[in-house]
Amino acid sequence: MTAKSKKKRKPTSALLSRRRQQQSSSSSTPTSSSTAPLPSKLSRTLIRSHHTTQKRLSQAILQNDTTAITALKSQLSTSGGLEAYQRASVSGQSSKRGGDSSKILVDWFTDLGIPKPHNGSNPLSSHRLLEIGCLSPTNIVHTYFPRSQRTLMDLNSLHPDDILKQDFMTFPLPRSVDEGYDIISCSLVLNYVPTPSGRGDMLRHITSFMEQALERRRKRPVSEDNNWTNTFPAVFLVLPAPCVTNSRYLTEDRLQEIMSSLGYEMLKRKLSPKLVYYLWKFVGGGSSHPKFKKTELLPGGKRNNFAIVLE
Ligand SMILES: C[S@@+](CC[C@H](N)C(=O)[O-])C[C@H]1O[C@@H](n2cnc3c(N)ncnc32)[C@H](O)[C@@H]1O
Repeated sequence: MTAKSKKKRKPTSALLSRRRQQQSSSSSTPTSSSTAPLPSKLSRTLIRSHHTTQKRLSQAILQNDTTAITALKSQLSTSGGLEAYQRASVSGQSSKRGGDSSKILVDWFTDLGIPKPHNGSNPLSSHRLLEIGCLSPTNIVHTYFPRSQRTLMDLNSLHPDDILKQDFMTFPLPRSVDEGYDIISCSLVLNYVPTPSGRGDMLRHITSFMEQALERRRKRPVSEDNNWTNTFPAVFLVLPAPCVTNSRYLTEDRLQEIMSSLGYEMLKRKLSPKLVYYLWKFVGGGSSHPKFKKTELLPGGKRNNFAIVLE
């Protein structure tokens, strides 16, 4: 390859090429853990371009524009598709870049008085975790939930032995309350959903699991000593900060209104320069079918269009 053509390479093809090099230099099947983290600028470019193409694709599907659908699908596939996007996201979670987002959830567990698992004693051993959009089976929060007590899922599983390949939107409610979940982690997934109404549908689907979880809590004996048992059921939600700080259609107040209408109370919140983290406790008693349209809340040319619509 000439120096000239090297210069013209797109970041996405650079990622594919890295992976090919790794595959050919290793006799065993590579896993995400054996993939060296990508430079952060390259990861960000890949993630952004994947989101934009996904959004355009969902618009083309809505408009039944077959030419655009073919072109966008081919664009996604040449840039490595979902798997390349996931590997870029894994790079963003490396310990050098602050680790996985569940570190914040674990800090909040400690703030709420939940003891850390230690020497075989585990305060949350009878609680169950559902993680939507999971890239790694070794996230920090997994230490609190034994393997039998957690369900990790993703549209594409990078670790098929530990992470279910499953679209959460078609994942049914467990048949019995005993198999339900006390906490759902939805970190950087809602913003992956390409349409505002799709995001509203995801929040509603999560809420149906939380209603079942409320039943689970009612069945659990109340311990006077452990105030923290009241933390559950809960949803850990993480979004890119600009989704609520710089959107024309979503502010933190609007998100709060949407969540309260579904039956949640905000227990914890943290805003970092890049991300916003929340722990929403589900208390139930929300409106029977709340509706939120895409309404302009903050006009302005330099804002983004992130929105959540409940139809
Ligand atoms: C940016 S990654 C986030 C990964 C990780 N949770 C984090 O906080 O970094 C988004 C992941 O969500 C997954 N995802 C998006 N929609 C999903 C759905 N409906 N069901 C399961 N996984 C989904 C994608 O496949 C992708 O791997």
